[in-house]
Order: sequence, then C-alpha cells, then structure tokens
Amino acid sequence: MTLHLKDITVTLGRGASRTTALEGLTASFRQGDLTALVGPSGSGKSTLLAVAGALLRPDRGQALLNDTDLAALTDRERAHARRTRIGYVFQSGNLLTGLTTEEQLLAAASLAGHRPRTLRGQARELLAEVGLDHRLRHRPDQLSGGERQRVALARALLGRPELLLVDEPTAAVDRTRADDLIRLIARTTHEHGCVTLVATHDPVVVEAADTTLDMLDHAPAATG
Ligand SMILES: Nc1ncnc2c1ncn2[C@@H]1O[C@H](COP(=O)(O)OP(=O)(O)OP(=O)(O)O)[C@@H](O)[C@H]1O
Repeated sequence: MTLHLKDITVTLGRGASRTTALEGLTASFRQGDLTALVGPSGSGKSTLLAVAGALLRPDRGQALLNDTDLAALTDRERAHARRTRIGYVFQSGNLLTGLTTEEQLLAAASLAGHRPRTLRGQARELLAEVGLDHRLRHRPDQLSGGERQRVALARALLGRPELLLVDEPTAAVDRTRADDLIRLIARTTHEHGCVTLVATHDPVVVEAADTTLDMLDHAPAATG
C-alpha cells in the first residue's frame, strides 16, 4: 500500500480571498511509515490531509491510494473510500454527540458495512490499547480533549485503514499525554502497516516520525 500525490494543485476561496494552497506538489508515502508534515501556519498541511483523505478534490493532479485515484472518483465513490479505506483523527475528534465511547466505534464500523456485533471484542481491545477501557460508557462531553482524540484513533484503527490521517495530535493535550499519543500512533502505524500522515508543529512528533515532509520545500509561488 502506498500513497502517491502527483502534481497536486489546490486553490481555495474566491475573489479577493482566492489562495493557492498547494501548487504542483508531488510526494510518495510508504506503508508502515509515519510521515510528519511540517511547515509554518498556512503552508498547506491541512489542505494536503484533505486531498489525501478524499475530502477535497484538487484542481489538478492525482492522489493515488495504490491504484485508486481519489481525485478522479465520483462523490459517491469518494464517500465509500472514506468510510472503508481511510481513518481520520482530527483535532476535535469528530465524535458523534450522544453516543458512548464504545458506540462511536461500533457506529463507524456499521457505516463501513461491518456487523457491529462481530467487532465488539476488537473495539474493546483497541480501546484498551489507547487506555480508554474505563471510559466505554462515557459520551464525548464527558471526556477530555485528549481522550476524545484517543477515541477517534481507536475508531480509525477499527476500520483497519490503509491510510491514517492525523491533524495536530498533540495540540490539545499535556506533554505526557502528547508523548503517549504519538508513541501510540507510531506503534500502530508500524503494527497495522498503514500509511500515516501527521500534520504537526511539535518537534516530539517529528522525532517519533519515520520521515518528514517539509511543506516549504513544496510552497506555492508567493503570489497566492
Ligand atoms: N476556504 C479558504 N479560502 C481561502 N483560503 C484558504 C481557505 N482555507 C485555507 N486557506 C488558505 O490556504 C493556505 C493553506 O491552509 P492550510 O490550512 O492548509 O495550512 P496549514 O499548514 O494546515 O496551517 P496551520 O498550521 O495553521 O493549521 C493558507 O494560506 C490559508 O490561509
């Protein structure tokens, strides 16, 4: 499993706010590697995650997840790829209000076409792996920010994603939790053999990563 981004250009906004967020970006990412996406604020890290995650269609270029060009899929096909092949751990955790920790995982599995009952054991194992086996019945508003991110990580891993996308995993948690979380992401990347991209400003994340992609090396021409 590999992800190849080829000649990706993305422009965002209209009129006066029109901005070239990525211009002709080409990069490859290997299975089992955690890549840190680094670069100053506004350099396009989140935009790259959105293109790789089939959330945003680039103006130009290909996003090849193995043989599938995510940029060329129909909306329906992209939604299917998102549910079945890609795991997301974004800052807010993106959890569903009103569902317990365990239900967050089982609902996602159900949307991806699995029978939740068959995955309950696996869901509990993953929640134990991220240190949340004592929070199975908590709802998002009863969890801390770091706990919500760990639920999102367990939920992403339950789908056995080929691609794991993580935005600023250590921004909202204390140093110890941050270190634990990034170690967990690195370990699961190696064990589960997914392609993992982590957008970050945190040197500890860069240290834990197998490779680094510096967005400044791919920066659009200054005009924006
Ligand atoms: N909807 C939008 N309309 C216009 N420009 C946008 C829009 N969203 C983002 N941008 C611009 O696109 C560029 C890339 O933004 P992006 O969020 O990808 O950067 P980033 O590296 O993730 O930043 P940060 O580290 O602050 O999260 C920035 O210059 C930003 O101002």
